[in-house]
Amino acid sequence: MSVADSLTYMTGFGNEFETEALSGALPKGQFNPQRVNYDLYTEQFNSTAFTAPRSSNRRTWFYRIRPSAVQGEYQAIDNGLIRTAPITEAVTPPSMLRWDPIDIPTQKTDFIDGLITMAANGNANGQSGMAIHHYALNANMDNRYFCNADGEMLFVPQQGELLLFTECGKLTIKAGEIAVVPRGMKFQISLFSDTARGYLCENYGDPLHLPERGPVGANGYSNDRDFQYPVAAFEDIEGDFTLVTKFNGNLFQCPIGHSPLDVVAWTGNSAPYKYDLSRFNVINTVSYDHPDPSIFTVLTSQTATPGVANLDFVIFPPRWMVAENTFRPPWYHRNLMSEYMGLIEGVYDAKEHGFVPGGASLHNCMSPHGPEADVFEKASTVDLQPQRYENTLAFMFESRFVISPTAYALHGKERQHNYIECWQKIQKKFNPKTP
Ligand SMILES: O=C(O)Cc1cc(O)ccc1O
Ligand SMILES: [Fe+2]
Repeated sequence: MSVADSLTYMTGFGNEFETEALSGALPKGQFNPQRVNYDLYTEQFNSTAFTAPRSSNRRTWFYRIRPSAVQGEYQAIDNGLIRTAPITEAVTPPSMLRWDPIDIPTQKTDFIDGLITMAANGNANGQSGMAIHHYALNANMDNRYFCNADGEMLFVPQQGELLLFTECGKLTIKAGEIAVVPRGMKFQISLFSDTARGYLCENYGDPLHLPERGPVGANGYSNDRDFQYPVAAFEDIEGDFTLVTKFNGNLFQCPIGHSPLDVVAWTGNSAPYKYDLSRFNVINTVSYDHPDPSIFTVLTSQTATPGVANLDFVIFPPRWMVAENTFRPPWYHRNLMSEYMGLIEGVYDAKEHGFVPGGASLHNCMSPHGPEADVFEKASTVDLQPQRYENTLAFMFESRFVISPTAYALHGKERQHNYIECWQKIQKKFNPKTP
């Protein structure tokens, strides 16, 4: 049995949890008593304004060995390839863009060193939009911890297995699972495999929540009970540690003489969580036509405009395809929303070549896209039978704000400069004489 299997979780999206690593550490019936058992310090942590409506309010009470204020002076450090919106270093083209996966590093690289920002939108300072990073690492975060004041972090692993030790406790993630760490929560990442690679969406806006179900009813899509939260776990260690903090678009670090993962008990609903994407209850047509991909939304961060997302996290999982008299892959389209896609495993139905696991594509606001030429030929002539799509798991970060690639994304070696050739073979077939 691996360490990953031995971890226990609490379940239920956004529940008000109570968890203690030492019996009696959690105050009963109040949040901040004069003295806390075990002489712990009380600290409130929130991801929404105090005054946010109850339905969206997120906050947690920590009972910890030392309050977070016990840390050294910050100094700016190099941002490496990490960027923050607004991206001003490059002009955003309307072009359709695609990338190969980033390399697994050969030099010692931990999670922070292994982050490359590919694109961002909105404005972190104004709490709107997001950034999309790719990560690849081969080393644990030894003696250092990370904290991101700019946004909530959605991890989409593509290979390898990670242990996220957070202030709220431990969770593991591997390909096919996702995890979300609240804005500003401190954590450390270690590897359960030799290397790991994946995607990371940094959400500057409203915290992610489960989308509405509308007429589908009380069940289906992502079900609340499948979201897993860590139980309290702490380390009581002293030493020469570093806390790296991303704040307002820049990286800083400060010395800290103890582990900041010293929360012995906590209660609240602002906490990291994980979700196994195979639990997604896929709902799709059983008659005809290809519905909009919003049916595959796992999590959403809304803007103040009803129904218009700051960020939708959408997946294209294994599923049955039964639509009759239908062109089954995505139709050709031009959308208001901007779409950044990645592939966790297998092949995506609209693009059988060039869109590979670990790679990515970007189709911005109104940029035309859809199936490559060969896929069109096949899908428009195939004898339609019920068919199970196996060995496939693509996803999309979709946003109302135009997604600006970074200079690295535009000029780095991963960019596929020939991407638009996948549509060039599409022939004119129009014949005014035969309907
Ligand atoms: O562009 C894409 O491949 C994503 C997508 C999938 C789909 O089924 C319908 C619309 C859409 O943007
Ligand atoms: Fe699309």
